[in-house]
Amino acid sequence: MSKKTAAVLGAGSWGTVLATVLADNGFEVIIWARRESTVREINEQHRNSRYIPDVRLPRSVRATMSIQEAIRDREMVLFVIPSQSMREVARAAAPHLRKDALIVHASKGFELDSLKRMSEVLKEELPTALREKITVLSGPSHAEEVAKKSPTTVVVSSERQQTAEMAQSYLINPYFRVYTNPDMVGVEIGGSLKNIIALGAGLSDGLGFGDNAKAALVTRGLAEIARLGMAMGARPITFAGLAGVGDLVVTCTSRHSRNWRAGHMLSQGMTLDEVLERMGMVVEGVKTTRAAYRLARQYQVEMPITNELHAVLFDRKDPRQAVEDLMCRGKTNEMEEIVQGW
Ligand SMILES: NC(=O)C1=CN([C@@H]2O[C@H](COP(=O)(O)OP(=O)(O)OC[C@H]3O[C@@H](n4cnc5c(N)ncnc54)[C@H](OP(=O)(O)O)[C@@H]3O)[C@@H](O)[C@H]2O)C=CC1
Ligand SMILES: O=C(CO)COP(=O)(O)O
Repeated sequence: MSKKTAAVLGAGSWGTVLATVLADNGFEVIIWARRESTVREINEQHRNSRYIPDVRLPRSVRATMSIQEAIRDREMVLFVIPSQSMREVARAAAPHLRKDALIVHASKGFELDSLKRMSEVLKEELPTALREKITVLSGPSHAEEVAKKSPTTVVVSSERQQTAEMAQSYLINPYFRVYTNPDMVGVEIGGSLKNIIALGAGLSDGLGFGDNAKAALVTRGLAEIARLGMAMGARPITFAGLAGVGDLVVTCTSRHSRNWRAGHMLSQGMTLDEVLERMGMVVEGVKTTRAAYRLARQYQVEMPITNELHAVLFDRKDPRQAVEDLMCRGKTNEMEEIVQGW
């Protein structure tokens, strides 16, 4: 029987590791990369040392610089591109996709200009016939740990149950457990907004605040994620799941998190530009903070942590002052959503 085929668009840490998951699941996988050096290294040395050092890739993972070659006739196409480049890549991919391809995106963020979710961007750019084949993959999953086959749980969501279940069956294996969830809006919003709170957690740790502060950030962060998410049409229970609290916990506590690390560097006095240059990988939380700040105004919901982080990142507010301002806000009820009628 011939092997199933997949293309992964994006040769960063997550795209490369998802390619290895699919290879372990019996797929023949091709990664589309825009750097010639990356393509050569993957094809000749079976490595991608810039983004995921110390990981040897299976031989069934190849790379190409031609998006057409990567996508042509592939049953499954994964978009694992930083969110600000998703539209450009989707537009380039669109003419080459098989009419029945399964589309999965694993990116966490909003398009800043339009404030759209990634599946909305894909819907606009891909052929109409593929709209119901668009799926999001999210959840607590640092690439470095998946590469070591450390037990990981994620969630896939799509507008059609059958599509989500197909993605689940292609991606699941004994170290990568994939759940389905019908709430695509919630899954995309949870995975995106947690990066804002992870930046805050890195700042908090870097400033020397303790576990109480971290727990406060995670819990009150989740409250504002859910508040905006519900205003945008998400189902609240999704935020108690892998794409909500699950991803929030992992990014706020893991040394692998680029968002946490960026927040930590900021706390040490580096400028945002210096931090982003030093990181050399996407820190989605920065643009997501801008997007969420605008969305909060658009949907008229309160997001105090996001507001303070916005001021720290873009107005150079002193992070200690930001924490003080958060702690000294007017008194509120913890559960504003249920307090009416008390
Ligand atoms: N890393 C992780 O553990 C996880 C990441 N994610 C999400 O996955 C997405 C991708 O992240 P990740 O792989 O970590 O990012 P990285 O920063 O590791 O890599 C980004 C990759 O995208 C490529 N790229 C950027 N812009 C373009 C473009 N316009 N056209 C083609 N290729 C482009 C880069 O190419 P080049 O090298 O040429 O710049 C690079 O290969 C993000 O949204 C992230 O939040 C989700 C879960 C886990
Ligand atoms: O989304 C992630 C893990 O689930 C990756 O987070 P970072 O981008 O902060 O590394």
